[in-house]
Formats: sequence, structure tokens, C-alpha cells
Amino acid sequence: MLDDFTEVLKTALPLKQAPLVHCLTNAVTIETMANALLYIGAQPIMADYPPEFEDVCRITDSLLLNLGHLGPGAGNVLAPASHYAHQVQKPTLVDIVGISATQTRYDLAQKLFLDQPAVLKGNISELRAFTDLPSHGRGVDGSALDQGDANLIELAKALCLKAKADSTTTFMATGPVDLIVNGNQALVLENGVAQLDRFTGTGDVVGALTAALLGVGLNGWQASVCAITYFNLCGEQALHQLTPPFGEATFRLATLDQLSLLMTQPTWYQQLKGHFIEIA
Ligand SMILES: Nc1ncnc2c1ncn2[C@@H]1O[C@H](COP(=O)(O)OP(=O)(O)OP(=O)(O)O)[C@@H](O)[C@H]1O
Ligand SMILES: Cc1ncsc1CCO
Ligand SMILES: [Mg+2]
Repeated sequence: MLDDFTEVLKTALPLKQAPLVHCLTNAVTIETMANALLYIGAQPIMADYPPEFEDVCRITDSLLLNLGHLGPGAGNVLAPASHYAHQVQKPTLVDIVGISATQTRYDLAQKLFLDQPAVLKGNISELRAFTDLPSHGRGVDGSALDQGDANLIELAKALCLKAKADSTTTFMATGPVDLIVNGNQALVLENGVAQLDRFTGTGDVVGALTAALLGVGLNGWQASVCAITYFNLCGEQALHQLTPPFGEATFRLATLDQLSLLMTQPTWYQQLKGHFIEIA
């Protein structure tokens, strides 16, 4: 079954057309996100002024809502964008950054979920908070204490319940290993390197890549597997190419550089590592 995904990866990247992605995102990593989209051959538009939403929605292929840095009146920005996209069936990704930290983010995440985004993502600790499981998340960072096989199965089951029968949302929980849940299917992805946890915005970039892939017609499940695997292989390749000693900033740049390079290697997708887990 994992072979089906290698086929999706192989056909999805390089992109055959450039999706235009509407991003409502945080001020910390906004530039990294915009450039990451350009590096993979997509196009970003950052527009967070509600009167523009209708026009922007008309020209864009997907919507990304990132809760990372809520400004005054954020509820009046993210929720209307989400409702509008839902009405016109624009594929949407919600990144629930920091929801273990504040009640405001938790409430907003639950509200946005009601609009049935194609993908709802966060790190493993954020997804545990979203499903009301105990979470060791701190600020916007996930905790290794929320990893481990038993925790992953517990989270997969909670997400399954959360989704209910008619939901089409794919859930993505990132960390040292990543969990993807859709309906009663759960997949654990195993690519990546520990250094990806040492610069900010790695999860935000994975969200942007996923939104771009939704914009070219992949479903939530396919887009999630493809985005995580591609980004994590970029990290693996960066580490492989650097000669020690090197600092975190050098690793960050090398990883971002791989966003445009890795897909030019004809067999990049063969490095996908993962396995399905039983949650029935
Ligand atoms: N220890 C690790 N080993 C392998 N891959 C990792 C590790 N930590 C993170 N990653 C990868 O880095 C990406 C981002 O995951 P992470 O859980 O750190 O996101 P995040 O906490 O939302 O990040 P940010 O808040 O900085 O945007 C994912 O693709 C994940 O697989
Ligand atoms: C550090 C930080 N704080 C809010 S958003 C963000 C970037 C990671 O999402
Ligand atoms: Mg994050």
C-alpha cells in the first residue's frame, strides 16, 4: 500500500502547474513560507484583510490558515476566510500552532474544524491538545514525551473519533515520526532528521507544501504524505551534504535549498519510509 504513495510522490513533484496559495499566517515565518512555496514552483499570496477575501478566493487554488501569531481580531479574520472557502469548496489547511498554550487558540481551532478543512495539522502535542488528550506541548513546540507507539495509537484513535463518519478531514501530527489519520486509516511516516526541530517554521513550511499540493488537486491524505516526506527528505539530503562543523543556520539554509533541488533527482521518492498502524 505504501507503493501507492511512492507513485503519488513521483507524479506530484515537480509540479506540473503552479498553484496560487492564499496564506493567512504568522509574522514569525511568513517570509520563509512564501519563499518555500516559490522554491517548489508554487506561488504565495499573503492577504489578511477581510474585504479582500472574496477577490483573493476567486483567483487562488487553496487556502492556508495558521494560528501561530494571532493579532487583534484574529477571530474575525480566520473564521470568515474559512467559512468563505468552505462555501466555495476551496481546499483548506488549518495549522493549529500553539493550541496547547491558550484557550483562545483551542476554541478557534475547534471552530475552524467545523468548516471541514481538507487537512488539519500541528505537531504531535498540538494534535493531542486538540483531541483533549494530555499534552506536553510547550508554546509552539511539541514534546518527545508525546511520541512513542502507545501515544501514537492513542492519538490515532482519538482523531478517528473526532472525525466522525461524515468527515473528510485528514489529520497530520508531526514530530520525530509523523502520524497521518484519515477515516480509520493511520499511517506513520519515518523520514527526517533531529535537526529539523532546531529551527523555527519547519511545521509551517510543511503546511505550506501541503496546501500547494491540495491546490493542484491532491486529496488531503495524498498531499499530507507527499509534503511531509518531501520536506523530511530535504532535511536528510541537507545533512548528508554538509561537512561538520556547521551551525543550525547553515543546516536551515541547506534544507530550504533542497526544496528546489531534491525533486530534480529522478528517484527521490524511493526514500519514503513509513508503515500503517492498526486502530480498529
Ligand atoms: N526529531 C525529528 N526527527 C525527524 N524529523 C523531525 C524531527 N522533528 C521534526 N521533524 C520533522 O520536521 C517537520 C516539522 O515538524 P515539527 O513537529 O517540528 O513541527 P512544528 O513543531 O509545527 O514546527 P514549527 O512550530 O517550528 O513550525 C516535520 O516534517 C517532522 O517530521
Ligand atoms: C515561534 C513562533 N511563535 C508563534 S508562531 C511561531 C513560529 C512557529 O510556528
Ligand atoms: Mg507548527
